[in-house]
Amino acid sequence: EEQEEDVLRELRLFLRNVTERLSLDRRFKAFTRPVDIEEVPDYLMVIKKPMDLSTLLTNIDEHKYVTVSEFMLDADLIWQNALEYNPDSDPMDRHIRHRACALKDTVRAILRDELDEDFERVCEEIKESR
Ligand SMILES: Cc1noc(C)c1-c1cc(NS(=O)(=O)c2ccccc2)cc(C(=O)O)c1
Repeated sequence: EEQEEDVLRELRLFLRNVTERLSLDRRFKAFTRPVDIEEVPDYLMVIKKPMDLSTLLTNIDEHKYVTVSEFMLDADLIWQNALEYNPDSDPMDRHIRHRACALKDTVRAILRDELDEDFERVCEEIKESR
């Protein structure tokens, strides 16, 4: 009903705000767009579920997420994919892994500081009721 739509609208505003802040952080530039298959031809042979910050925003706008947990599953794909595709000891791999770990820690810190657990519980109840 209307109250549920109010909650989900607030969820989308919160998730957009978090995602846009991440996209503005220069450390996360490589995570702002899908990995370019022209630049990285074997990427889709290794990574089965690509994800990036612009795709997160599109998913939010398409009402894909009813809870923060669902959003987190996709947000976590971004850094998990980067760790999986860039495992080597060479400086380039290490550099992207450092940024992937910074992305993981930054998302968790934002949600710990800014997400009200009662709000997420209401979202979970809406999800269960559908
Ligand atoms: C992400 C990612 N996962 O595996 C790899 C490898 C990367 C990755 C891919 C690219 N090149 S790209 O053309 O696909 C691109 C440029 C700008 C934004 C988004 C993608 C650059 C870098 C980088 O560190 O600069 C990293």
